[in-house]
Amino acid sequence: MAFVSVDQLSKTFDKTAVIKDLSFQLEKGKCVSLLGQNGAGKTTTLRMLSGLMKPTKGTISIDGASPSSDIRSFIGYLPQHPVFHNWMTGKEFLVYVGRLAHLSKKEATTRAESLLKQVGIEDAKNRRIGKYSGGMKQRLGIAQAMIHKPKLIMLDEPVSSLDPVGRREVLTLLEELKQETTVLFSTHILSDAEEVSDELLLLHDGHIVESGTMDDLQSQHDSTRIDLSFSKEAHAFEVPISQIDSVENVQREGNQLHIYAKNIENARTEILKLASEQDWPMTKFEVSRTSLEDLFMKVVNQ
Ligand SMILES: Nc1ncnc2c1ncn2[C@@H]1O[C@H](COP(=O)(O)OP(=O)(O)OP(=O)(O)O)[C@@H](O)[C@H]1O
Repeated sequence: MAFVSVDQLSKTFDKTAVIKDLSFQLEKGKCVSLLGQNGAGKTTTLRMLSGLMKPTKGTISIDGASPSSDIRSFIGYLPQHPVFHNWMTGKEFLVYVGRLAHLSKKEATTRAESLLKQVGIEDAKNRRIGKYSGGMKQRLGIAQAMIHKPKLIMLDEPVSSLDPVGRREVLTLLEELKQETTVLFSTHILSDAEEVSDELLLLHDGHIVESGTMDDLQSQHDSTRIDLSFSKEAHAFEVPISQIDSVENVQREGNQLHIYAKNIENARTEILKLASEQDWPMTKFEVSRTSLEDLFMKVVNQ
């Protein structure tokens, strides 16, 4: 059985279905991103997985247990907007959280010290949290979620609110965390997902529309296209190009043509031949690959 298994999960608020028959599985030790635009249902999904919200329908199993039983002892959760006691120091806060997680005072102190070091805020451990920057608070939040050495850590948009420096620091920290535990984090930024995660779940309109490793998704959706620009309107060149055998589809955009072909090499040769024979006023000839970004945009714009 998969480490995390979600089956036909649904959540309805005031008769509006926000999560619709969501199913996916996670393997132990992976770092997986839940990617979706604002309002896709990422927070709702993570809250149900962490046991903070009851599903309307469907089942969740994490290491064989359901969120209604006591999974708190082996999951860690960082909400999108964590709330801290600003008057406490970072170290006091972590010891306090450790005690809430049933660690002895000695264990909580040792663990707090080691996490402060690991997340890179050791120098600020005796400073009040109110004086921490956004990036430091986020790192403290991650330390808090890791206090009891969870088997699964879930992080809701851990880098969204950070500036580029803070974002880089937290992404690097996520890279390190995935050596110790299974990580599921949500984001609406594809490049963050691409950079850190082994696998991606693309959530749109309450269900998973694409999933897999970056390589799988890249190769499934990878296609090549030829972009041509002309010094005048491109419609005169559209017809001869569309008649080339290997060309599947031609899209015109003003002075440009985007050409999708079954065999890009043949299409390239034939187009260049026509261009030279008919002396086309071509200003650009470019072979480009479609990326995961294109896939993401295609899915979210549907
Ligand atoms: N408690 C609630 N009551 C009613 N509607 C809710 C509630 N919680 C979430 N929603 C709605 O569910 C939808 C999904 O919200 P959710 O916060 O899960 O999305 P998200 O993907 O995390 O978005 P964001 O990136 O903006 O945080 C939204 O339309 C939101 O308004």
